[in-house]
Amino acid sequence: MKTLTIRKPDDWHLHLRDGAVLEAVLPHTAAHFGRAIIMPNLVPPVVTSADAAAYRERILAALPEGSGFKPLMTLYLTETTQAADVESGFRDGVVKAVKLYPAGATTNSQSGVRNIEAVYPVLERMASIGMPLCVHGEVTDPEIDIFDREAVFIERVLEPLRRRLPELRIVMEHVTTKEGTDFVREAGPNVGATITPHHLIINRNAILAGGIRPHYYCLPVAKRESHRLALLRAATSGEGRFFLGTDSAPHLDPLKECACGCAGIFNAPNTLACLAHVFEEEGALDRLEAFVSLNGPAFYRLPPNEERITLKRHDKPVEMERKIAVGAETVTVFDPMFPIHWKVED
Ligand SMILES: NC(=O)N[C@@H](CC(=O)O)C(=O)O
Ligand SMILES: [Zn+2]
Ligand SMILES: [Zn+2]
Repeated sequence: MKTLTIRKPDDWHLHLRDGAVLEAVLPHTAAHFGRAIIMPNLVPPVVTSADAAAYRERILAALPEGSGFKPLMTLYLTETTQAADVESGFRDGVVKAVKLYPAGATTNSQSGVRNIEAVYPVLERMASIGMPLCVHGEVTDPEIDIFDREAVFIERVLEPLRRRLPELRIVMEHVTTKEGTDFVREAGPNVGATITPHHLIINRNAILAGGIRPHYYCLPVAKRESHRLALLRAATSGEGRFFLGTDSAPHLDPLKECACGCAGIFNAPNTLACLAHVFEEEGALDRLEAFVSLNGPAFYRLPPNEERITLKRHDKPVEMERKIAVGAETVTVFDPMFPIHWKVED
């Protein structure tokens, strides 16, 4: 039986939500990950350092007993965000990054940014204190085809932002295109990207295979196969500026399985098992640790976790929970469409 022992991974892009959903999903992340960057797109959003500190307390209170999991908080950037509040949250160590949502680009992004000029004072402050900006990189222009929104965002927003503020540290979240991985490589040491497990596994066909498959719908939407292959090359290359951000994004099943289903894929329970499978198929198991446990902390200027986890490859496929319960409701777990043989040992 094959085993792989690596430093404990971190998740650099995670949605935990709040209340009953938080309680139901958090144990799945806390079981495998040391830390996670917690996305701030609650309703209402986490906009001030005080909001972030309060949300952090709710997360800590929902942790299983004895868990050492550490939530790393982010602030939701709005056109009225105050640079002084951002800086004080960062200096207190509570807030690790600020998240830029173009208004209307994704789930709960209505309070996001319409005019990037309005947030330059905050971005300049962040650049001067070395605080990372996490970016949902899609334009919202309805004229732009949904499959082109990331590539056009790079041209219209990211390239100009890079040129104007080269010292700003930027994470291109859930990169989904070859244009995205090319941009990150060319942009130099201040730009990194998270990659999700699902974008390494599915292409856009999965969403429409024999019918509409809402559990494969997320934003940015999965692209064609050539883009998936570009992501796979980036993730398995060992290159330091690509790291795991699961974008695990739970929505209750009735909110996905309906006429206008929410965007988001819930993958926290099987992320590491899926990634071990993918890296093994690529002959890159020796680079899994860089992707899930080393590159992210290096970019965020944090030490890697000291703890280790062991993944075991079982000869027979491992049974996985297909849905988790949230009260009387359920949330469906990402189905990679291949049998899973890997399992994180307890
Ligand atoms: N990825 C998604 O499809 N959804 C995320 C928002 C986001 O990360 O864009 C969510 O909060 O549900
Ligand atoms: Zn996003
Ligand atoms: Zn997300």
